Amino acid sequence: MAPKKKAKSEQITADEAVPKWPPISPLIPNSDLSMNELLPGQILTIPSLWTATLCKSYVSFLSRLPLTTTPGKPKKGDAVRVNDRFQINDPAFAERLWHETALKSLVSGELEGSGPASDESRRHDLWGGEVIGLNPNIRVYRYSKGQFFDQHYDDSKNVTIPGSPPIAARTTWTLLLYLTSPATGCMGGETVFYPEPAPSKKSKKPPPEPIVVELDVGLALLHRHGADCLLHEGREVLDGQKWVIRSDLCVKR
Ligand SMILES: O=C(O)CCC(=O)C(=O)O
Ligand SMILES: [Fe+2]
Repeated sequence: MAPKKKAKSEQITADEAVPKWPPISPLIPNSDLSMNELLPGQILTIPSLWTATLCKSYVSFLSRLPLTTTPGKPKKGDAVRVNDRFQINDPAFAERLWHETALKSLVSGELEGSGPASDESRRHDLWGGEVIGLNPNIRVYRYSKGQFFDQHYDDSKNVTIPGSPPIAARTTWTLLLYLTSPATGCMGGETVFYPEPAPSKKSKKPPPEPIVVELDVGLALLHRHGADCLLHEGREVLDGQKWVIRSDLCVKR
């Protein structure tokens, strides 16, 4: 279980110099996509949310952004994260990522492939409230050989989705969109989750096996965060480059 922390608030307005993101195309038709449950209520995947062509054009675009290398020494309580990163508050891009891909339809249970979100009675519990979109705080990570993200928990944050009126929201799930994989020469870099052992002290069962999510071009990974976040890490990249776009699912607060 993640350590208890007070929800932190994030900046709400769009940053001035937002990137001129390329079009989010080509995409596979929404009806051909599905959301799979890797660990019930905790880890979900959507293979091919983005096509390989789209991922490739984004990697070349993102390579021209001013990424900064994280300092070796993290702030107190933060995980060691060794990668290059670009972060921007861009509500318009978050909105496009939500509406122009199958994300909104899958999360809202509108598609045949919506998996665990198909069940209306389950949806509220699954997402931790009424989902309204993605966190405008967009993060881009590039991990080169030797870089990694050490074991940590992701916090839930309070955010405000701009609009009229603005909507007070809270993040409940992390979204990671992988743009590279072994198919593009990136080895290692898997995201690994460590499920907790059963609470009973008498249990003689061995601890649950870690869940390893292999990189896959265009795959979106969603995992529950905040108080019920699983301990997880981004394994060291052994060769090539790992590129990830990160945001979060937001519910009404
Ligand atoms: O890059 C990864 O595989 C993990 C990233 C992550 O854990 C995070 O952004 O909080
Ligand atoms: Fe994380």
